Amino acid sequence: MPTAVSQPRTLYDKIWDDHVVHQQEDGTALLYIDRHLVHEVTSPQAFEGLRTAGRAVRRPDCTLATVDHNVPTFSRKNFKSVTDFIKEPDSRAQCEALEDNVKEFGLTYFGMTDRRQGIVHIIGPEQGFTLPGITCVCGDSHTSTHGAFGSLAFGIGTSQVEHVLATQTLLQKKGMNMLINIEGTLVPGVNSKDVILHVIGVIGTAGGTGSVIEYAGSVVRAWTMEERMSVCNMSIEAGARAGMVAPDEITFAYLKGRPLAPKGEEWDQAVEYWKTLRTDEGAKFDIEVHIKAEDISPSVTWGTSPQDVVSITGKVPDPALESDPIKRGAMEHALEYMGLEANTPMESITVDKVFIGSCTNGRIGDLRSAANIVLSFPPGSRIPDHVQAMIVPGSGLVKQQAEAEGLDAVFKRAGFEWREAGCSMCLGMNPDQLKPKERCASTSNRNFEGRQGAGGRTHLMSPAMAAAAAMTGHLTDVRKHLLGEGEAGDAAAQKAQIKVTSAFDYLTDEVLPPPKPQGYAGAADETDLPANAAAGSSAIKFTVLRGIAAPLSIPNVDTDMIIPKQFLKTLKRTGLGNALFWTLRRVPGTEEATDFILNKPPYDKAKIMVCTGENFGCGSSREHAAWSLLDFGIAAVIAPSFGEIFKTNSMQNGLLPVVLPQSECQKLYEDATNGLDLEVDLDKLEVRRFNGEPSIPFEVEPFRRHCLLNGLDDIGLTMQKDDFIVDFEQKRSDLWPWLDGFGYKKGGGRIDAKEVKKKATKMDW
Ligand SMILES: CC(C)[C@H](C(=O)O)[C@@H](O)C(=O)O
Ligand code: SF4
Repeated sequence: MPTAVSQPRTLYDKIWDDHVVHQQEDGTALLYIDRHLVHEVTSPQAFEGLRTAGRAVRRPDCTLATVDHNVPTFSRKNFKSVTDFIKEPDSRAQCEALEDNVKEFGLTYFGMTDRRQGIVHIIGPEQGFTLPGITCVCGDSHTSTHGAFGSLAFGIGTSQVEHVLATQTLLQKKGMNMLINIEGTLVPGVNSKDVILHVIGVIGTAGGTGSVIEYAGSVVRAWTMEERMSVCNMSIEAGARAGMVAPDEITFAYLKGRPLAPKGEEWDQAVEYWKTLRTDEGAKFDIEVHIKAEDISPSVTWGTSPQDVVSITGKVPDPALESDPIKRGAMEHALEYMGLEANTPMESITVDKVFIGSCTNGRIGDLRSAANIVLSFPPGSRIPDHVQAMIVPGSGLVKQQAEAEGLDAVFKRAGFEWREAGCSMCLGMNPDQLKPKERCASTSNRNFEGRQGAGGRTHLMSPAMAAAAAMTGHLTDVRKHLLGEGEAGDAAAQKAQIKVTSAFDYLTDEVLPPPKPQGYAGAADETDLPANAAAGSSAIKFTVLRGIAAPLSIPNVDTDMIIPKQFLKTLKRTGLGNALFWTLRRVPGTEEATDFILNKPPYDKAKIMVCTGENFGCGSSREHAAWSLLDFGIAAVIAPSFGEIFKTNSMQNGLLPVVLPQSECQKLYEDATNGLDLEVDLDKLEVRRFNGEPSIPFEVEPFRRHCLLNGLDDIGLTMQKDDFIVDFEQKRSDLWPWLDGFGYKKGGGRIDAKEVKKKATKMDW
């Protein structure tokens, strides 16, 4: 709601203020959530929680579900049903479970025969489900993508998914305001992916920790919505909670006419409001970063963290020049994993595979820019025989649009594979995976070890750079392959008889066939969850924990490392202890135990983990990381800093993240290495040592500490605030009527929010 605050505010401040349902004295706020996207990986346990507690989905009109991570991307010509089509049993079970859940809870769902199916972060904006000024969440870290519209959009874990489904709210502490201002003119051949890689290279993967980033400056203002989305998407790789861009005429033009965007008078009313969503003159940011556009060249990663960025004209960095021993160790390890020698020119690195797609770069503009590079090669040019390259449109509608423009023909003629929509090789939860040691030029967002397949080696880059790598067989400076003056853009399109159609051609109701029946085949047996896992995991206590601590000195321990993708296909919260740090604990192929610390006594019985490296738990929102630590027996992790979503997920499950300065972590690391117990006391807020040294104090947010000490369940607490939520919903309907599911019903009728709450019925789009 508009408040009486008169001080200048940032865009983040404004959206935050407009969504506070209730605020506690310690600053913890109950935030209303306008839009909730759901996919098959992070939702089964949440739906099961609702089922067990007998709860409905509060706002089906604000919830949209699709399948993306597990779906195979080969032709669906012979698709009959998910059960028949998805061969891998666990992937199939997750997709079936979602189909089961959307029916049971009455949610709108884009299944595999629906052209609107695709990666959650592509379909939300495409449909106009994502709008300026909203709060938007999804059980997925790249929800930050939607911030490109001037919304507060962030990833959450499964417990929070359940919380939003049940209450349409979340308990949140406000973050810091961070400005990334990019001024100047980008060099031809440099696009928004290069910019965000460059930014992460500058500020690091923990640079945005605790902050919401606003991207501003002349470069950002000139970008299309798609370019803005690619940048906001990777805010999570910079450690930030969210990224955003103030909405402007480019935003409004993108949204106008989208199926779920407001219409008629409400469109005008919405635009009036949206125009107020900009940072006021004189508003203060906690952190400011200023980047000169001219400093950015086509960028590419060399290592296994998104911050391992170098210009394509550069060389693989030399660990010997790094003075910090933890960083040097990480660099040496990364080079060994990547099979690279220090000082190798980046352009001499050959590739085996090329992947163009993902929620970062699977949109129509990305495919056009890749096609333009293919067209810059002499007619008849093809990718070298040793390279396999695939184009995976981010949604069925992107695919349809690209085909209408003839882009598929450009790619296929040059030897690329043309696939169906899905997450594909971005994380290989489906058949698209790298083999060990295969090297991939990828337009995705994460280059973590094993991310695209066990032992696979990923180099992140823009779609144009990836297309150039495909055509040449090695990493190459895209500037060598740009079309000449007057040949770029439309001229290139003509050259290949590409018909660049309006982005809206493929969104009107007329071209959308009614969704076919989903061929639903019933729920899998595996949906049965143990009763203790289903009620939501937050009603778990933490008081004092004493035990063996496992020492670790790896920076940026990402959640892919804590638990790799193949273990995310579970429908349960339990039984994941064996999967913990799988890649480090098992020899690839034989699966024999390695000498990793958790395999060695006494650490195989560790109850605590001490990590001296920063940013523990960064990356994906998978709550499975917390579940696997707990299942192994570890209920407290001590580190200098944590990935934000991991931290929240941990607290929700009774796993305590303890933040201590690196010097203190180092002392505890030595205790752990000497086999000494540690004792973590949440009540007294101290870590006790058993070598005669004084205990070390730490801090935890008072509200979270209170919940953990008393075993309080977030959903239960929020349900007690129902009156506040009802009041908020009434005000919301009055002020922003288009958020109540306008356009969801055929004929434009509005769905009555109160009715929706009482009865879970499928919304008619
Ligand atoms: C599966 C999901 C939890 C995960 C995420 O949160 O990012 C995935 O999308 C990823 O990219 O690793
Ligand atoms: S990052 Fe990759 S796996 Fe995650 S949502 Fe995006 S495309 Fe899917």
